[in-house]
Amino acid sequence: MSKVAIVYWSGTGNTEAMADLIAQGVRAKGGTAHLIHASDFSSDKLDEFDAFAFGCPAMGDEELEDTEFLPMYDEVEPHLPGRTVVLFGSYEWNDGEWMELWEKRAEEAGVDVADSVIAYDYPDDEASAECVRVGSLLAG
Ligand SMILES: Cc1cc2nc3c(=O)[nH]c(=O)nc-3n(C[C@H](O)[C@H](O)[C@H](O)COP(=O)(O)O)c2cc1C
Repeated sequence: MSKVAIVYWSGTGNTEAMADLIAQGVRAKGGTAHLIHASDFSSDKLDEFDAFAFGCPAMGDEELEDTEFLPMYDEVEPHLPGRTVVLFGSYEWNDGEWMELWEKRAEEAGVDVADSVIAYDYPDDEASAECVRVGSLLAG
């Protein structure tokens, strides 16, 4: 049975709603989903899990949230190559460019990003279904 860490930061709940939907997808496939706030995660916990979803909304100017999420992610990313990783998050002001930049950065660090999901504001039906789908993927 796959043990999946869903590590996220969310200011107003949109990315958190996505995290909950990904957890539903994991559980629907018989996996166990652990929802973990960004500030409670670090690379020493990686070996406890089989797969990972990292979630952060677009903040700053198409950037990751820099007080809690980014310090955690900067520390964890060098240990992610070879692991199953999905990225997700919500945006509102632009067109999702932050996720393109995040995926590029991850790939340049040698991370094989299995998939990514973005949601405009609170996840609508289509984005919700995508979240459940990637949850299933992570549990597989
Ligand atoms: C300080 C701040 C910076 C933001 N910067 C961007 C941005 O660069 N691009 C964008 O599309 N949305 C931006 N947004 C909008 C958020 O990404 C959007 O409201 C998102 O749904 C918040 O997700 P959350 O509820 O998980 O915090 C910003 C919001 C805040 C508060």
